[in-house]
Amino acid sequence: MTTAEKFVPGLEGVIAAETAISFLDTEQEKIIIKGRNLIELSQTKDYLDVVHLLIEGQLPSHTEKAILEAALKENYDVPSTVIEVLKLLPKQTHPMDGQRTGISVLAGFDNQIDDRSLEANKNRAYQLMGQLPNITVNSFRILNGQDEMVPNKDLSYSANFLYMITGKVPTELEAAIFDRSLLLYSEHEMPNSTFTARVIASTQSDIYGALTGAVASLKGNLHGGANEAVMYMLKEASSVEEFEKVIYKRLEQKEKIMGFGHRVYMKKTDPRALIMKESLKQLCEIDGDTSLLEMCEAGEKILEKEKGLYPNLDYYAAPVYYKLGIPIPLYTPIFFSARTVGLCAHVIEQHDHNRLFRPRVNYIGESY
Ligand SMILES: CC(=O)SCCNC(=O)CCNC(=O)[C@H](O)C(C)(C)COP(=O)(O)OP(=O)(O)OC[C@H]1O[C@@H](n2cnc3c(N)ncnc32)[C@H](O)[C@@H]1OP(=O)(O)O
Ligand SMILES: O=C([O-])CC(=O)C(=O)O
Repeated sequence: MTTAEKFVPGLEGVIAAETAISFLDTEQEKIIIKGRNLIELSQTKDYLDVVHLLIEGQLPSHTEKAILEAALKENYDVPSTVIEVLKLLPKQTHPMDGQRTGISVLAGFDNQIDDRSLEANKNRAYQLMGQLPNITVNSFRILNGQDEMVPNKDLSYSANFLYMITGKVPTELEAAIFDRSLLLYSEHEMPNSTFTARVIASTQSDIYGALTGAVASLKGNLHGGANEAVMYMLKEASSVEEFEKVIYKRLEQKEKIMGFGHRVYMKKTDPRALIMKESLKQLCEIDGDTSLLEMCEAGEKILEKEKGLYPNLDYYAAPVYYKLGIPIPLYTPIFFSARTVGLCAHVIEQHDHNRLFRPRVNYIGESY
């Protein structure tokens, strides 16, 4: 086989790593995380259970979960330099770029940065998970000229994150719905951002660098940025009829409809989207306003009919976040914050079983 025959644009279907972390079993419609189905976990477990599963390899006992939560809370604070640096950024900076900058600054505070042992990496993973909600929310607030928000350690991890975002203590249902979104976003095999993180880690670079690169990857509209793009699209309409027009116009202009399609699920619904849709229904029942749900369902029908495409998680995460009162520029940073655990698991695995990523090219330049 020649090099030219082997080239697959976008590396579609190419096996890039061996991993014991996760696998999208599309035949059985399962998202496998350390041998368990994420969709089933979303019905009975919460985000911290999955965090423990991803980093420690098993679901936590009651005591282990309490220890984990305490460890994350101990790490809620960030060095004041992070806040000072965020204050220096131009106000037009996207919160994703603020988040990327904040993570990057953290590297300088790690006294053992060259220690890539399992123990050191796990500690960093818990440190980063503790700090990410703070960096995420305060990037946004500082860039909007608002005061810094202080974490509330009396609340659960997810409830505190939502509290920091909205400034009000969430109800039990709001906190549970937000927690479920974090769980669904926590890990997803080998998306572009995870590949990016593993490529960086494979040079024996550190976890901060790997995550910084992953934020940049996740920001793009074809990946995590889609959840914000979905909400801006929904906001262009105020009725089902108007939303249908918005979608048809985009299709006529050969534009992609954000929140639809997926490299791995291709012509099937992302199973996570179905769970988020249930959450949207719950929120609609509470406020009695089903307009966003109806618009989303109308969009689903058009995309199925016209393109044979189905929604991904971002399509339903967007209206759920909107109903939870979350500012739109925070949607993608929240996705990244939730994904930090999955990324850390991959960086740890890469460091533990490393071989440098260094592929070849199919040269199509001038003859020589
Ligand atoms: C949680 C997540 O990160 S999930 C991904 C979130 N991203 C989005 O929702 C962005 C919108 N979706 C897309 O751009 C794509 O479906 C991706 C990037 C997710 C997957 O892309 P790929 O596997 O590379 O498929 P590709 O972009 O080549 O699309 C294949 C065909 O389907 C069409 N298509 C794919 N997605 C869409 C879409 N959302 N809207 C309209 N057409 C689409 C393409 O135009 C292309 O058509 P063609 O063969 O006639 O040219
Ligand atoms: O798997 C992908 O390519 C993108 C995605 O859905 C995710 O990262 O959650």
